[in-house]
Amino acid sequence: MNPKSVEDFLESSAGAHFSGLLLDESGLGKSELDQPTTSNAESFHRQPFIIGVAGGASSGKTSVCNMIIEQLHDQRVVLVNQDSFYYDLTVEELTRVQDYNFDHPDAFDTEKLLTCMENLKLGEAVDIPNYDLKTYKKILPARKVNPSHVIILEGILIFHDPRVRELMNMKIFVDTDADVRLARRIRLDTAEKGRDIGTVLDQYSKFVKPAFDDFILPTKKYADIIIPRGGDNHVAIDLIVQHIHTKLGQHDLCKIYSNLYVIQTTFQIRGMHTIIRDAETTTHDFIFYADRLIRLVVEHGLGHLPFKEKQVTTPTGSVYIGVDFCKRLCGISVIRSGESMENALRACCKGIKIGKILIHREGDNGQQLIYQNLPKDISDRHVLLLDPILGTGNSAVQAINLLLQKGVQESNIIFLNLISAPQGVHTVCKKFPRIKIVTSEIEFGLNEDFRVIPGMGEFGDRYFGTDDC
Ligand SMILES: O=P(O)(O)OC[C@H]1O[C@H](OP(=O)(O)OP(=O)(O)O)[C@H](O)[C@@H]1O
Ligand SMILES: O=c1cc[nH]c(=O)[nH]1
Repeated sequence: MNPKSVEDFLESSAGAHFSGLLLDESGLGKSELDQPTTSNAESFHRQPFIIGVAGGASSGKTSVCNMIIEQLHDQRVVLVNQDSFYYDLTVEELTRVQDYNFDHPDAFDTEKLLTCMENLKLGEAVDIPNYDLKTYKKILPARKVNPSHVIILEGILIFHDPRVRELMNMKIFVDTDADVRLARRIRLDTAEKGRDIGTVLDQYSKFVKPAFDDFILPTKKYADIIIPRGGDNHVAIDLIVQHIHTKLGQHDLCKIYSNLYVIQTTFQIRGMHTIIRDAETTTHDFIFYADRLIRLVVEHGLGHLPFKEKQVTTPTGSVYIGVDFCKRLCGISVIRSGESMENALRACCKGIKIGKILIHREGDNGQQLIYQNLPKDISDRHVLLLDPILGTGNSAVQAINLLLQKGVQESNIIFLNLISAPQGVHTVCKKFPRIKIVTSEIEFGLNEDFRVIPGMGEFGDRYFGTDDC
């Protein structure tokens, strides 16, 4: 444990702000004081990105949704259809089904839809009704939907209720020409559903068109993006997917602190994390995959160094306009876990000077500086501070304070982590708003022993093979 007591920790800004900031960001509106600090960390979950897709019947909403889902293949995406929330028809309504207006807002059980969506937002699995369009009734079993990174809510009137709109992070309106929509509907209802064209046209003029004009078209104004031509509009869909990727890549904390950089995840990166977090992983594999991840973090961190333009002539005699690396830099590792990052830094920056700091975590005030060996001219250098774990942030504060005392400019410090707890991020980013933190994953929080969770246990012991000692 780093701080002397829980009181010390709660006094630190990190502990006091963790719950408030994250929950408020999610729109749940809980105040900081509502939540106990450490248990909050455990209950934190990533908020889903909710996309609403509205538009007239046969406008191509389904194609748009399918294309988005296909392109977001590295994310867990779930599609929720407004049609699933149709009310069951009564016996009386069933006898005159041709007179029932399925395109009216009152045909949908919006309260039920809201409950399902709110639970999904809270990270809970939900049962989505399984509405049968042949019998006009819900049938069992319901569809079990697990919480996901992205939820797409699709339906003709999905923007009608302001409470549903309020849940959405992005609203898309698929705007397809009325003739095209009618032609598609005739084709679908006659060829696939076996209806005669007279019935289709009757229903169109009696319900579909008036509902479009009265209820659907007026919701177009709520859209953030209007897609002409639906699924045929590949350019619009590419742009939407790019935007969603950017948003998903940004952890909530990145929105709060512009000096926090979380490297863009991939299945490879998640796979490496899965191995190093597994308590069963051997020391050999732990080192191998931690090294791979550290290398990525180091490369990413180096990307934040300043550069100068440099032109070279290639073997073809052409000029290549490039950049020259920053020369005045050094690494400082926080003993001992930080030393695991030195090899990656040496492999990337030939001949780089590396200094060391040792901080004892159980001193007078939980943060005692024991040893330092820093380059003499450190104040002229950019410093890559190496420590794979950012927990409470107390060790980092101690290390950064020492660098500042030695004359290093705050904006010249890049702090490289493998994993970072939100508490540590708050502490460091608030106290040192000009340093940069580069990390590969943000954790849920800290447990009552101030260990990072889910974390990977004692990094130093696992990396240096001292976990059996
Ligand atoms: O943010 P904090 O709460 O201060 O915790 C982070 C510190 O804990 C780890 O070191 P540890 O004390 O486990 O020592 P080790 O590297 O020698 O194993 C880590 O390498 C950090 O230096
Ligand atoms: O979870 C933690 C916290 C500090 N240091 C570690 O190695 N792990």
